[in-house]
Amino acid sequence: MPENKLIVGSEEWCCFSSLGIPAIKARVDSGAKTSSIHAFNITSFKRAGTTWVSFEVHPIQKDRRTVVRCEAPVVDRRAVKSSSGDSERRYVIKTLLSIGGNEWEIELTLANRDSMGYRMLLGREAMNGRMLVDPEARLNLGNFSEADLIGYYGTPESNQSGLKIALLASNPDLYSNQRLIEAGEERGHDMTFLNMRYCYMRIDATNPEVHYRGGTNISEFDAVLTRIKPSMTFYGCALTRQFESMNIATINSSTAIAQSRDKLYSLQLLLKSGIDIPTTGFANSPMDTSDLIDMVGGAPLVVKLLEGAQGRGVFLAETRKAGESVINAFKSLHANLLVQEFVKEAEGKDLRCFVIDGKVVASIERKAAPGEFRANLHQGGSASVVKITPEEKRLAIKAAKTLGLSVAGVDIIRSSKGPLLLEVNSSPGLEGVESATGKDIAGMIITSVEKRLGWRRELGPNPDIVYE
Ligand SMILES: Nc1ncnc2c1ncn2[C@@H]1O[C@H](COP(=O)(O)OP(=O)(O)OP(=O)(O)O)[C@@H](O)[C@H]1O
Ligand SMILES: [Mg+2]
Ligand SMILES: [Mg+2]
Repeated sequence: MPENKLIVGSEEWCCFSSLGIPAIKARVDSGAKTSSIHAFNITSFKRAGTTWVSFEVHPIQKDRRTVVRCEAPVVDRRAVKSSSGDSERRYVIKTLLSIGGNEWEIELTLANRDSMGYRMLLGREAMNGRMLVDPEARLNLGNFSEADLIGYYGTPESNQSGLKIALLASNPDLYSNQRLIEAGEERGHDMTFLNMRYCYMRIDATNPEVHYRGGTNISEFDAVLTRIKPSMTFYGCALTRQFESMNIATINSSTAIAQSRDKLYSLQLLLKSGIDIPTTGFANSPMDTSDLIDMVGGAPLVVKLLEGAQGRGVFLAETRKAGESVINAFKSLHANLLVQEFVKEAEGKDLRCFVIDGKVVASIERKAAPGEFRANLHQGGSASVVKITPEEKRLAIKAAKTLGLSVAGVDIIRSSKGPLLLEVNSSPGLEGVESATGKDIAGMIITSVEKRLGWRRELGPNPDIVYE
């Protein structure tokens, strides 16, 4: 038995003095190769020619108000398989670990989730040659009391309180909604999920209010994040407008959501600002079907219901005959539709560019399932990270700006004539883009709210701490 090795239990306290973290409890996990720490608000930057990363950590379990901002040089960006099987690119840093009176340098990946409720995992690479695990034991190397932790980090209550942010949506279990709540809480905000169906309002010039099921007045928010599903557009926009009339910041604005939800109107607005789209026709009378098809260059052509989403209202008519029947069938149901030139050369692929405050923060390429031309993830499409051209970037930014959306999912199709705009979504889903890119898009949306309200967190390690 090597006498110079530390015997550790299943969980131990670690100290990272160069990160400003005097105490963080790690799950000892020899099944994991590398060690990881749960980090958020991650941004990379250059310092003296090298790449650094700045990130935040909640050092204490189950406490999201205590935050430490850390900086470290980046040693790598590595693809990591997440539990869902998707691969994510994560930053890797090197930092000095102090544990049980010993110190050595270890690699830490910045993970975007905590693992089994622990803020960090100590993997076998960090333990090699230095530690032995006694799985029956825990806190073999000592423990910190609550008072010790308060001495290091202050009380959760003494830490600056956040904004009051509402998420106005329909389904609290959706990935995107869960992530927004999580990202807001991580940054210390008070997050409330509002089911828009349970909201009702008093339309009043001097004292407008919104009430919630049971009669509670819910007019006290700093900001409202809106995630409106297509079938709730009308009521969702009315509620958003009501919050706006109460001087509450909204993401996105009611006007922007309303106009982007109207496919035809938004295409007209986009064309007016010089954005190219596939040739598109729109008509109301069944008499004109044939000429309508000629207008977009004949078959094959795409037919879209104006009130569709996730690819459900989009059809490909391979022949003129098929096109005529689809169009006439929809017209007899009095559905509004548009017809569009089929961009065959895109080969079932399209780009989803995620725009926040006039910047493309992430882009993915979506590829349709075999035998399918719609690239929507809900239609079985798959997503991968893609590098977009400067022209595509400009197009995405301009489209979001034209429709007045501060958060937008801009869909672009690559045609032989160059990139063409397909549509702009005001409540773009986060799951596909976050899992393909590993980026904390929900966090970026919260940061955008903070910026809009001029809110800044006071951060930094406690200057009185002496690291031992
Ligand atoms: N003119 C076209 N030519 C070729 N493919 C197209 C065309 N229009 C749409 N598609 C494919 O069909 C998919 C769905 O179309 P579109 O984005 O217009 O509809 P949607 O139902 O609003 O989808 P979303 O869920 O993005 O709101 C696109 O992502 C693209 O892959
Ligand atoms: Mg859409
Ligand atoms: Mg789309």
